[in-house]
Amino acid sequence: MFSKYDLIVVGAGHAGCEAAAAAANLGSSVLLITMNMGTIAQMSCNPAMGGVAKGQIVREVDAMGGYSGIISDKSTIQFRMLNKSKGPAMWSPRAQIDRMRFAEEWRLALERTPNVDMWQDSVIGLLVKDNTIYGVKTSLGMEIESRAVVLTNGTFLNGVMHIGEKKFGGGRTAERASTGITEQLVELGMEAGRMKTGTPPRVDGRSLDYTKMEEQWGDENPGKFSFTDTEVSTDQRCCWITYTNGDVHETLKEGFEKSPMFTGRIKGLGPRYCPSIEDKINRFAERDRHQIFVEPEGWNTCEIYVNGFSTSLPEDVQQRALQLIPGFENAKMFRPGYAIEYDFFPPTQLSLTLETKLISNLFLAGQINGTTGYEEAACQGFMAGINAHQKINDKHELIMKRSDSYIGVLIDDLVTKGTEEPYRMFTSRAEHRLLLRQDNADIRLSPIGHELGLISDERLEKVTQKVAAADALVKFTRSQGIEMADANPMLEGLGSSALNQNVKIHSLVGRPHVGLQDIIKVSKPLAEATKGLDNETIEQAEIKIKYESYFEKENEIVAKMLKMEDKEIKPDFDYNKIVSISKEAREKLFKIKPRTLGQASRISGVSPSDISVLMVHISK
Ligand SMILES: Cc1cc2nc3c(=O)[nH]c(=O)nc-3n(C[C@H](O)[C@H](O)[C@H](O)COP(=O)(O)OP(=O)(O)OC[C@H]3O[C@@H](n4cnc5c(N)ncnc54)[C@H](O)[C@@H]3O)c2cc1C
Ligand SMILES: NC(=O)c1ccc[n+]([C@@H]2O[C@H](COP(=O)([O-])OP(=O)(O)OC[C@H]3O[C@@H](n4cnc5c(N)ncnc54)[C@H](O)[C@@H]3O)[C@@H](O)[C@H]2O)c1
Repeated sequence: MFSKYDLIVVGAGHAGCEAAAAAANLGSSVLLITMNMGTIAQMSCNPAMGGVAKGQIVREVDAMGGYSGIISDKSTIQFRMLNKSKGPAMWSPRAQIDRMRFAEEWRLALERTPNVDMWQDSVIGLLVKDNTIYGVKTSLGMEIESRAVVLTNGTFLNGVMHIGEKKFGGGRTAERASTGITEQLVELGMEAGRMKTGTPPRVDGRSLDYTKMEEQWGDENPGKFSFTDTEVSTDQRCCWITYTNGDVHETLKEGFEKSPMFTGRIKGLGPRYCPSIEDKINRFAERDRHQIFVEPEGWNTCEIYVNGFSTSLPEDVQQRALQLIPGFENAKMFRPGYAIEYDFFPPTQLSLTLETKLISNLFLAGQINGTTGYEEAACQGFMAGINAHQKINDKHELIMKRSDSYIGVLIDDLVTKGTEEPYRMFTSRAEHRLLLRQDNADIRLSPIGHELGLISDERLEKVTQKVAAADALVKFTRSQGIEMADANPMLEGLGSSALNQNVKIHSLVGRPHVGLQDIIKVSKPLAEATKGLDNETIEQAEIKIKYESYFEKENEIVAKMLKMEDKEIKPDFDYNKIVSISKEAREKLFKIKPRTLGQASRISGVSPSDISVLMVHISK
């Protein structure tokens, strides 16, 4: 029934959709097999994309030709740039999303992508011969062949959901679990582990009293994720903030003895940074309240996501506790919160291309690698799709560096250090975060997407022009002065001290709280020079003026570091040849097979002295 495909992608979640699109856009014939075509790109939990460090990832995927940014823009119901009061390395775009529209837009985008076929079925096994994958087996009894496979099973592998003492198999609420794949991979020699995550209850917005909550609107001038010409949504929906209190906590505690977490029924480790409400009450006992974001699930639905109230306590306890939250007195629940345990594969079993070391042409991406989050999943899918295509066509692999992207940081962390708990991206994980900003993702990465063939000449040209225009503007501000009489009323309005002599615009922009847009309003020459420039170009120039010296220092550090980072180690390097490294280092080096000295230096158990010895040997 099926002819042989170049690539089969298993699972149409955030990872699977990006993997299928990327490989197909590069020219591979792709079959996307997913259990339920009605849940393509389903957001399992929070209807939101981006946020701290995650927003940067969405921008990076977009800059290289992925779809997540475009789809998010098309389904945004509220946009905020988080951390705007901090430096630009911390600015993080975050959008509240219309859950149903997001899924619909992804499906439409895949339907419009030539080379992507879709098939609704469950994959129950892999076709493997001589340690190479050549296809999959499905629950309808089919064997479908391909040259490579990307597995993106999310939370579905042997998934078990918990609500209080109730326990049932499933990959996500109202969806079946996936069996067979873990068992086969373990039999073939891979190691599997268990993790858990959870989600809050959804409630009927018609039963809430919003007058008792704080309104939270998005940005006055909202931005967007994609560097393409997607529209900025000017309309937006409001979110609200409310708080738990002592009574809520006491009520929740009544359910603790039936909690699957506290009674030890859940064994898998959950995300430390996104604890359930029962975890928060337990771990932060001194806090008498916790913040709850009340978030609409879309433009046209009354369904509300209760962000901050993730729980797996019995549903009646959830209901009683919810009704003690201000504004929720008459709350009706649509569905209870639950926890889910699932299998993952420790990602140290992968190479930096996300291909498994054990089975050739088998790639793993998304939550199956121990991560949590749509954005983390999407970027891995994108990279796995690209690398699968490159591999089967004997083209170069795409390995992102820690100094060029969050994607590079994420994959290097996973593959080199592994993870024992669900891995979530943070700005603090990126040592060069000053350079890895959301504003310059296009400048950093569009050339890579272009070289692959995912970014058009036109799009790259736009980026080149943006950089040139921003540089020209910076140069202009160095030579163009501003009169005290023009500047001082503006400075007073901004709470910045008055000038006592005329200065160059460049030095004025160097002040905190003073931006190019403020000066454009009072300087005719600057207004003239910026006529026709878009806001992003002006912002790029401003960021350069304010932070140039920091960026230069960081770039010097990167250049020095790259000398070591890029020293290549051959995949078949024999560590037994080196007698003077520790036994632990030797074992870990054999296991991880680092590709560079830099990667080797980040393996836990490999000490600086091991690295010095290794450096001598690989230079021989
Ligand atoms: C209850 C819960 C709460 C979560 N909370 C959040 C949150 O608030 N925010 C957040 O960022 N992340 C959250 N996560 C994690 C987030 O959903 C995942 O990180 C993200 O969706 C992972 O994307 P993925 O593509 O790896 O997998 P998924 O989105 O889970 O997609 C997997 C896909 O594979 C399909 N599939 C699985 N097995 C097979 C098979 N054998 N054959 C065919 N198809 C198969 C499934 O049908 C599904 O379409 C939560 C997850 C769950 C389940
Ligand atoms: N259940 C899980 O297993 C799991 C795992 C990881 C992440 N998550 C979820 O992923 C989501 C993303 O993670 P995150 O930590 O970046 O959270 P987030 O994006 O929801 O929040 C990041 C920051 O954004 C702000 N924010 C939150 N909600 C907002 C709203 N409605 N409007 C405006 N600003 C808001 C807050 O300042 C918050 O600190 C979270 O909602 C979390 O629940 C869940």
